[in-house]
Amino acid sequence: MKNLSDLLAEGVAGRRVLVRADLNVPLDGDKITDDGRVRASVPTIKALADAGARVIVTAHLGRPKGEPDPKFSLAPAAARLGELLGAEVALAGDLVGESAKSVVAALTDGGVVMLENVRFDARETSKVDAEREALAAELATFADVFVSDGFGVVHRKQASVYDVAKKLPAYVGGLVDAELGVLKKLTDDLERPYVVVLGGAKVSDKLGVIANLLTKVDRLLIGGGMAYTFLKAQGHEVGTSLLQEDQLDQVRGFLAEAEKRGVELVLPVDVLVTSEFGKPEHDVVATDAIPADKMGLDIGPQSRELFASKLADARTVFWNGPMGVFEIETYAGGTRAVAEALVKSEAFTVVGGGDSAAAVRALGLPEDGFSHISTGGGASLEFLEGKELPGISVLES
Ligand SMILES: Nc1ncnc2c1ncn2[C@@H]1O[C@H](COP(=O)(O)OP(=O)(O)OP(=O)(O)O)[C@@H](O)[C@H]1O
Ligand SMILES: O=C(O)[C@H](O)COP(=O)(O)O
Repeated sequence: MKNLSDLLAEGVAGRRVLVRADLNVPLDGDKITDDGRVRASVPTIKALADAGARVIVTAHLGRPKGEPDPKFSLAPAAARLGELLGAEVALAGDLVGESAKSVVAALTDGGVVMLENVRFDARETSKVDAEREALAAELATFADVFVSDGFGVVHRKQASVYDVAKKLPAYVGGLVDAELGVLKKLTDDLERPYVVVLGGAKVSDKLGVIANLLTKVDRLLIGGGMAYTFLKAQGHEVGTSLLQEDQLDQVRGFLAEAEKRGVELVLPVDVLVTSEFGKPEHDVVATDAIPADKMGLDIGPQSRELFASKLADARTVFWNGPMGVFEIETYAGGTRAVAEALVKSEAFTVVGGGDSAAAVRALGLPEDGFSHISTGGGASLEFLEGKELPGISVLES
């Protein structure tokens, strides 16, 4: 796999370099609430621009429905990237249309431009190879080489991550290289007890990794939106909480498998429930007493203590997914408890995921209190599973 240093050594002055970054940042309206992913993308882009490349950044934001939607514009990310680079980053009004063509044509050596949200084109995430390849071919016309630097998205077989790497000479970017280097420590002779903490909201995406994690971990702590499918599988009512009804059987299988393997699977014993998403008024209830008309938005005080105690003797910890809706102060306590337990811990601790990393910063915890804060949530989980990451294997082939 050729990397950024190889590309810089070959020389990039005057060459057009398409960089796939992960700029999927949390927003409040058009304000970025955590710019971690933008900051993480700067070193590679800056190194290329400083070496005289003409840099074209492509990225996604959120999950728009395959057509332009101003709510998901990359404008805030382009503006922030410009601030961090100290130079304007022009944002094309489209992805591969007339605006993109003229913005790219106007690029000068050392300049950086950005294409609009790549998921505004339905072909980006299409399951039909030919559709993705067609978009990749259009993106490839803009550049001479491709640099894959969006670590958070390398687990997606998408046009701007996977297919485009087959259309241009492709290199792994500095961020992806560094992330892979650190995460390897979690797959090669790690110290035990090894504890994984899972939470968050992308439940259907991430349930899949559990089968494999059960073969590797000593303890699995499950909170956040992920917990309710487990609680339901154990026979508890979960009210209107986030639930993956169609995966209940699979989850029952995980519970049985954990028992068989002697993996300690720890679920919340109490939760904060409310009647409407985000409403601060709440009750604390035991997980076997969730009212039918209430939803759980954070793990409760007893669960926080329980989770912290299960982290205390860990030697290696990987954490993805907040324990609750941490964006609302009332429901941030569970996430804070887990984060604080990790900061206190002597273990090798890795936090992964856009929102998980944002939570650590939003709660004011020191970033150096963790061994590594990864920009990828789903991506790092799939890496830990030992699964092939399409965005990486395509660079190796
Ligand atoms: N009980 C819950 N109900 C609903 N949403 C929840 C709950 N607990 C946490 N969340 C939400 O989960 C979201 C984060 O989940 P997500 O799985 O996207 O994590 P992540 O760290 O961003 O990982 P990735 O990088 O893979 O997206 C937060 O916005 C948080 O509010
Ligand atoms: O937030 C993430 O995990 C990445 O940006 C990937 O986003 P996705 O889960 O919508 O593909």
